[in-house]
Amino acid sequence: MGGALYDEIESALLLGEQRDLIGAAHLRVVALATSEDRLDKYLHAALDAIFQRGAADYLTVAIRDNLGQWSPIAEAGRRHPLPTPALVAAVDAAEPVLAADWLTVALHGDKSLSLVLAVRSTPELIKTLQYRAALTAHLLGYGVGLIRQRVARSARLKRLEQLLTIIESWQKTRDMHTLLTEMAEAAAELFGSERASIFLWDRPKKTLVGRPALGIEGGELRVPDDRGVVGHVVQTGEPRRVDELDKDEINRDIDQSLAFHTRNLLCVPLVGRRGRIFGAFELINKQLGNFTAEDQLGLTELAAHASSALENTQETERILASRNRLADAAAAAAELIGDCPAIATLRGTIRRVAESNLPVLVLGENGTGKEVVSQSIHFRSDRRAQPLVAVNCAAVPDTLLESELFGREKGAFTGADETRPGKFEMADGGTLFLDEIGDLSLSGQSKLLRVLEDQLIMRVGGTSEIQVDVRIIAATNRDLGELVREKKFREDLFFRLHVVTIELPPLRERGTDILTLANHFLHHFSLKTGRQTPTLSEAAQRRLLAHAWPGNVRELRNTMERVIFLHSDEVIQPESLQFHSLDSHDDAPMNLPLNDATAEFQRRYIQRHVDAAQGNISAAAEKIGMHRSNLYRKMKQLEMLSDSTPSSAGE
Ligand SMILES: Nc1ncnc2c1ncn2[C@@H]1O[C@H](COP(=O)(O)OP(=O)(O)OP(=O)(O)O)[C@@H](O)[C@H]1O
Repeated sequence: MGGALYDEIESALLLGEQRDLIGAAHLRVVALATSEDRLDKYLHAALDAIFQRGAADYLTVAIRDNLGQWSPIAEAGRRHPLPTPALVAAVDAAEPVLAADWLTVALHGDKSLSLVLAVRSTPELIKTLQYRAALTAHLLGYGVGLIRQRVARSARLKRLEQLLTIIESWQKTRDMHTLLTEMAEAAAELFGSERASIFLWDRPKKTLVGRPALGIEGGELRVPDDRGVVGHVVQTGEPRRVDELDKDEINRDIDQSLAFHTRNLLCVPLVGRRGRIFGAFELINKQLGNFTAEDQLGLTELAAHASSALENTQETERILASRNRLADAAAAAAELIGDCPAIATLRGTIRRVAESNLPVLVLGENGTGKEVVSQSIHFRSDRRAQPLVAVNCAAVPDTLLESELFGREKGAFTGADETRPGKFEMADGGTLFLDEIGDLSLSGQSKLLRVLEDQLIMRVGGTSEIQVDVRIIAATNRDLGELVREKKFREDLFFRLHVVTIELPPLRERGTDILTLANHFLHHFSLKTGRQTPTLSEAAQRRLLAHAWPGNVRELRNTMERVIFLHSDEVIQPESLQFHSLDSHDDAPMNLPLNDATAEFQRRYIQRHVDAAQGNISAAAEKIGMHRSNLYRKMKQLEMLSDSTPSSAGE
């Protein structure tokens, strides 16, 4: 636009229509406006150019401030006091105003500023300058408009850039409090206001909750939803701009509670995805002047992005809350049952280890609860709302293990017809439980070492590394030290994993925990089947304590499950306990003192003979080398016969 007028004037000059010095000065006035961004500098240079070629002895462009005071923004020639009445008169006049030796004429380039050109000369000359003064004011006004537009455009661009950066960071913020604070700070800076607040509408309580609220305990301000500007905005959905002139609308209760004085404010609604108003965004006290229509547009735009970020965060918080509830339930389910000293110490270790991010190695025989320990650690850690992924390294064929763990790219090997993420990527942010770690191949081990060191993985067939954030809990029932000696397990990985080691004792070494666990499982399966939990007779308890539990807690769990599903007695007798582990009969009952162990041995010995004779006591007695009645007495003494068993049982 500036260019077009410039061309117009230039061609007019070339055509000779205005080939005078004033014309050249005017050309310069417009030319300057295309390169200068500061209004005062521009006006100064422009007035200088005109002054040198004109008949005036003083030229100035005066500006009126918010309080109605006039002051020169630029001037040329010998300074004179400003003719204030003539300046005021010029503001609304269409023509130059002539007052003694002054000519005043408004610059109409930008309506938001009151600018007036004042020209002073001798009373005789001044009359002849009217046309030139009007043209000069017109061109200066045009130049001012041009500069203001350009500056506003670049400010808008800058604002847009800032806006994009801010919005991008909002999308990553998961926590509501942080998000609200970030939004308020960003808005206050962007619009040059002293404060900014976001009000969320608690409809059922007819309350607006403002955050952040500086100077208020907990940083939260609660106001009724039908009062003040904010109340009006949420009720009507219309933005409001309030300046010094209409202060009555300002809710002074808020000012009082914040020990703050609101001069002016701008407030726009926060509108949700389905058009529902859920709050308001408010700016308070513009540092320079009042909030403009452009500020209102800008804040409306910002509020739209804020709304979507707030809604996302609210949604995320809801999901997180429900995930946390699930994690609580999972943590309760992963409770390590038992009171023996080893298990009690272990529970403390788990709590401490859960707080750290260290890799953990869990050692123990099969079925001792290694997986329970890994769950217990995960669901007590900060990662509890993120996934816990378990892999049994021994159950995956060696050739597939790496692609299972680290993922694979399409075409990495025959049959890899699609790109697939591995367990590490699935567990990102959470925990990966690597069961039977001793079965990991050597190349898998070196990759695992990389993850532990740099948290970097590479998919099979991939070319770039992927950053992951995964906590490793590894478990094995094998002797890793032995595997290291045999060069089947990397020593460096062993030491990396060995930092925190949790060793689970076998069940046979946990004393009466066997009974605690047995009762726990009885209760658990009774609940499942909807029956009363049975109790264990003393003889059954002894039997459980005497058993060697080669299958550990898993075996105990299975045994109790069978009891509940196969027997409906309220009191469980030893006969109902069938141990399915292969070598249980031959193991010494190590949990018992010698006398009890001897009795237990006798019980097992007799029971096996009775079983072999299919319950025929006479036949069994014969095999054992005892009289039938002596065997009965012995069995009674050993509490092998429940009260309901007839003395002639099996005959
Ligand atoms: N202390 C415990 N409290 C409650 N339940 C337990 C406990 N220890 C083990 N269990 C239960 O016993 C079963 C076996 O436990 P888990 O799978 O954790 O053992 P593991 O050592 O990982 O076995 P494996 O080495 O065979 O993988 C599970 O059903 C588990 O719930």
